[in-house]
Amino acid sequence: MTEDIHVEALENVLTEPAAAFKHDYLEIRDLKVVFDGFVAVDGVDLTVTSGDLRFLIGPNGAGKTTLVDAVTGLAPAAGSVRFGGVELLGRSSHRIARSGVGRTFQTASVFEELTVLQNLDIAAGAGRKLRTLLRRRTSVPTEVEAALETIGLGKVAHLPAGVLAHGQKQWLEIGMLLVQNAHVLLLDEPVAGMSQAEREQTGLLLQRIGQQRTVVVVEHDMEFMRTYASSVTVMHQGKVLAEGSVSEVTEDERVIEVYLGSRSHGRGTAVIENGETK
Ligand SMILES: Nc1ncnc2c1ncn2[C@@H]1O[C@H](COP(=O)(O)OP(=O)(O)OP(=O)(O)O)[C@@H](O)[C@H]1O
Repeated sequence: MTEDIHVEALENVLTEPAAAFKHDYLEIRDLKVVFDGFVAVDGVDLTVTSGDLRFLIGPNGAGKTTLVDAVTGLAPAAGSVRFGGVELLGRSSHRIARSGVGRTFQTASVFEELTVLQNLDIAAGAGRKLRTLLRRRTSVPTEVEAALETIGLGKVAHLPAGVLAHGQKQWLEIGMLLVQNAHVLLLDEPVAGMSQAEREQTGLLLQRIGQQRTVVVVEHDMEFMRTYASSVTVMHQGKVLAEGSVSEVTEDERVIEVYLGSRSHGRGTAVIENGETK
């Protein structure tokens, strides 16, 4: 009987590639970032598995972006950041990106004069010559085609990225991470400045991507967080203040006191009525 169960589990892993990624998780231990004596990230432990759409929230200056910078090699840090068992701290940002860890910034950083397709092609084509990348293609590589479909920009593939709507630029950036084969995506305020319709599309996109990849979303939009997060980590003054499901953290008195009860979280107001956080 026991043997039968093991065989079945093994078959599931072999036939379902997504299952294999479950073992690739982001593991942050005792992360510390100090700027000229100021401790911006102070001994953070964080574990995020694939299939878990994790939101990282907290007041301004809590250390959220600095944590993402440290994980992606843009801020000097002490401690440990491992993905798939590989230590990332101490590696250059390029090597970290090649290890499958990608991020977006608060302001989209796509090549505005190049088409959507060219942007994706460049992201996918590390190692190819620039002239080859810019040449109009007769066929679209499979991974680029798949990313175009996932981010829903197939119809505008040949338009310059500069003419895209704000939301579409963010989706293009996410697509660029997908074609780079990023298995960990760290997204810094992806829905800032988006319309309600764009927010909804972004939420659904993140849920789709999050099924097979490890996604961490830094956000101030609490309405967006409530709708799409599968788990939440709250940072305050460089430390993890609370962690759990959306209801666990939104009902946590400490979180209400330092963040949700205040107005320091931008859009998606968290008004407290009858002791309930809305
Ligand atoms: N390069 C730097 N040099 C010095 N201090 C910095 C640097 N980068 C960030 N800080 C400080 O570290 C603290 C954490 O900043 P960080 O941007 O990580 O916060 P945050 O939680 O992302 O805030 P926000 O929600 O406003 O983006 C802040 O006090 C900030 O001023």
